[in-house]
Amino acid sequence: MTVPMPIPEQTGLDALRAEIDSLDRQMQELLIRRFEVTREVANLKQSQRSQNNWRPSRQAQLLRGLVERHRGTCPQTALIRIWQEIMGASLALQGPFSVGVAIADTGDLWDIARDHFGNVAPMGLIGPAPQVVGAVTEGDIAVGIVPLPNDGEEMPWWRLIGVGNDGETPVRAVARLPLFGAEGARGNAAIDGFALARLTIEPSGQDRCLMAVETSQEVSRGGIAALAGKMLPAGARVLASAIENDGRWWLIEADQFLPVESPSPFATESQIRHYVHLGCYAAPYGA
Ligand SMILES: O=C(O)C(=O)C[C@]1(C(=O)O)C=C[C@@H](O)C=C1
Repeated sequence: MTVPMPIPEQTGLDALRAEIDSLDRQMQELLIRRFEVTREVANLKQSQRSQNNWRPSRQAQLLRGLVERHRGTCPQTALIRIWQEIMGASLALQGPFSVGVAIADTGDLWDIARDHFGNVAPMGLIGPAPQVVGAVTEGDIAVGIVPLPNDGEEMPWWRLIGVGNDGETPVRAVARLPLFGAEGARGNAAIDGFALARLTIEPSGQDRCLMAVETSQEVSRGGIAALAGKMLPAGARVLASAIENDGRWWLIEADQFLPVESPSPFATESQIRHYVHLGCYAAPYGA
């Protein structure tokens, strides 16, 4: 009986597959070890009575590091997805955690939320953005995802955050999504959003700050943009405005980190009647 000679292609394929099997086993062992370490992180946070399991700034730093060290042919989108899934799962395992997503007229926030928090995170559609703010305020959900606002909304979510009762940490914007582009989102329906939570805000190294200021109704968008440019020299944009009583509120995003306890950057400007710090978050990558 003659033994058929293995065809060379098959030999090559078997050898490569054996290498993939070995790499997969090593990667899985590392993943198991990583989850053991994040369990220890969770225990430590619990023993320190930390309210913050989710650390959006740490996650942004870690993702930036990945992208900056990256080489080879694995697409960056895939790399980011894998680590978002890992971090989302380790976060969801640290204690009660849930994400509530706003229903927006302008598009769909579900995919950017799922991309960011991964498949393990319990996630639900809540309702219009003000309802999401209410759910975060009440502690019904840990994080709320709301859309990039439009001008002239009747009850803008950004007028409902940044102020807390009795020294409690107020609901603030703590992340802007997507952090790394939304290649995985369905069609063009995905819109940008903000993640709202009651967290201690930490800088990530490249941050933005969201603030609301009130002026009289006579102040124009150009006027407020010029003032913001002067008082926030790292750069700033007016994202939306809303009329309220006899005044006009402006939503401004600045290209810098401002601690929540820092004085208003507009303190010397008499045109500004009120200032509210609405949160800081990692700047979207490459934006
Ligand atoms: O560094 C932490 O505080 C962790 O809980 C670990 C970890 C991670 O898996 O890397 C998980 C969740 C946090 O949002 C940030 C990072």
